[in-house]
Amino acid sequence: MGGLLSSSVGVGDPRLIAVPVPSPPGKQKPWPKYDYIIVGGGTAGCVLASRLSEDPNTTVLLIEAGKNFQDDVPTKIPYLFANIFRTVRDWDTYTSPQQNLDNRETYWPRGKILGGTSATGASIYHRCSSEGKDFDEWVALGAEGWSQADLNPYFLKAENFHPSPKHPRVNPANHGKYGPMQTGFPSETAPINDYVIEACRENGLKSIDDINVGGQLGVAQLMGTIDPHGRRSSTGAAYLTDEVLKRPNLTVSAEIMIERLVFADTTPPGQSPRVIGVELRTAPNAQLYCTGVNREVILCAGTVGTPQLLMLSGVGPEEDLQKLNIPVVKNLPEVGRNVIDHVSSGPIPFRTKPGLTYDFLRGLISGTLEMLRWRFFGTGPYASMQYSSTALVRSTDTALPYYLDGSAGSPVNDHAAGPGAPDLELLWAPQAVFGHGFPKPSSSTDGLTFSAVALKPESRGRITLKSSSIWDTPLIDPNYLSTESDVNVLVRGVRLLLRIAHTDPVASKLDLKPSNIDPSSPWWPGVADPNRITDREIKEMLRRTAVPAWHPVSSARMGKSPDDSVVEPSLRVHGIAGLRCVDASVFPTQVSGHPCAVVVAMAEKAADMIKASEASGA
Ligand SMILES: Cc1cc2nc3c(=O)[nH]c(=O)nc-3n(C[C@H](O)[C@H](O)[C@H](O)COP(=O)(O)OP(=O)(O)OC[C@H]3O[C@@H](n4cnc5c(N)ncnc54)[C@H](O)[C@@H]3O)c2cc1C
Repeated sequence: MGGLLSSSVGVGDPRLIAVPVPSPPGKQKPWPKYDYIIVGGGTAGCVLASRLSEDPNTTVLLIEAGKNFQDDVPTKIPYLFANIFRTVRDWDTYTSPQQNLDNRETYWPRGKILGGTSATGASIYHRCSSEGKDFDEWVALGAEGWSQADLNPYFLKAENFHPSPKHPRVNPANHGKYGPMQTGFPSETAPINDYVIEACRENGLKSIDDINVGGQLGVAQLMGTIDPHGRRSSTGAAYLTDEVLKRPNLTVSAEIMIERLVFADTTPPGQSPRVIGVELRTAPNAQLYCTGVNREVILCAGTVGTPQLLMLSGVGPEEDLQKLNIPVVKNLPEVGRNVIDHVSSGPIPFRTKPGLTYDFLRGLISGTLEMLRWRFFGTGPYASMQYSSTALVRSTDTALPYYLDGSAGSPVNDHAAGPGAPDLELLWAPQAVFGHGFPKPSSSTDGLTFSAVALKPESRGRITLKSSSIWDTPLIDPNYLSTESDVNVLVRGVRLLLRIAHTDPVASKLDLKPSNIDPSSPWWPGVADPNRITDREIKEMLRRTAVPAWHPVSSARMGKSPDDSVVEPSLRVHGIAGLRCVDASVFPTQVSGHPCAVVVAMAEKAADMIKASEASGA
């Protein structure tokens, strides 16, 4: 590792932000001190670094384990997010064997780069709340102050929306204009997309003009976090601009791993243990360094990294920590528990007639020409999102064609956040996708790939330490499809997507060979007859094909009591002084959509809360 990016220091070396420990006898220097240390320069961390350093009298240190974002072309191309999988910009982690998915260890991507997963994700901009219901659920779970009305100003503050002449019915007044995150519609979508939207309507879905405002049930084109030049607007790019990085009170360090929090040696009676700094290193066996904090350490290391760091620092379930000989600072049983992830059916591809999809990008010449178009004009397929539209539905909607004729279908429990809120999403990409993007289809294959995603699953998982080292990935067990209802929600989703694909105008654009081909073929069940394939066949397929839908949350969830949560509504860790968590790990429960914009709004609000408590001396 190594490499330091610093506006205030300017050169790369952890010695410039920290001191080695232990130091040679008699040479122990005092630790440098920052008012705030932000751990994890990801989606939330970059927002906080930028906002907290707006006050020139406040010193801020942001430390990221991954690389710098500047000049990194692959993370600027919205369409190619899957090309980032398993590269140096990704933690390249896997779940533990999932017993309901044929014991598969499923790939679990997460960004390891300044900007975090906002720099590596699919760039869908979604505020999630269906008429506020997602956040009503948060408040009901004890997250006082986190209602839709509380968050709305921060969605707007974060956003710089660029209206599109192709979407005249989207009212710019519902969007932010002066924020750092660039949002808008892609300049083009693949021709097949309009046919799918029309087929959705034929199946009873209504058209939605703006998925981020009001009711959401229906089919809509998605907005992206994409700037007017067709580049991905990650929080790294949006919030850590050159101007922000020039602030003398902001220090940003990349490629440095925080290993542990450091607590004060003694805790006065009646007070909570206080965080006084962090330990850091650039490689597993490299020199250990420490740096100190005046006010707060803010953990923004994500749904895996935040509970991992808490537990390694002695904050977590006592019995788990003791097994690894980690001294217990605070017994907080909920750390790492309650992980909720969206789960996907996995890609369901359909062979498509030529000229309607973006498969041609795999051709050397056509791909290169489109890359030049993106590079010089910021337009074309590469400036688009892979999932440019969505269908958000309720699995309990009796008007939608979920069942075999004459059947009541397999039962589901209704966990949607409210009557107008979805619990199921259909997404489609204008290209052939097999597995989790692997293996790659041949260059002559044209495809349209659907997936169904369960948005409000019952399954709850866990993050547990494997060892007492930050360099060992913890055990990630999302416990996918652990209830029959979760499986049945996806069964309904798969049958609905089959029906849509088999409906004109899209059906005539596909190569729907007669059914009953081998279920081990990647084209099955796309070619299966939606009026004949049984629920049982779909369930068997899901065990083989279901994959994470990349939205894990709630491993350090917010609530009122340490009995059922990890952080207070102020985002302070229960019973610890000088420590907050701000990232997807603190969501009280799952949202019914794509969470990145919610993480950004949450970080914006957290910055204001931290500034306010600083001003009041609280
Ligand atoms: C493939 C994929 C596609 C997605 N697409 C979308 C989408 O289109 N729209 C959407 O809304 N959501 C999407 N998401 C989800 C969304 O991106 C995440 O929910 C969100 O970005 C999480 O933000 P965060 O701040 O919690 O974590 P992150 O952004 O992951 O940030 C955590 C940061 O902490 C760093 N870190 C961790 N441990 C340490 C340590 N010990 N020391 C120093 N640094 C550390 C990490 O490197 C990382 O940069 C996608 C997710 C994935 C994986």
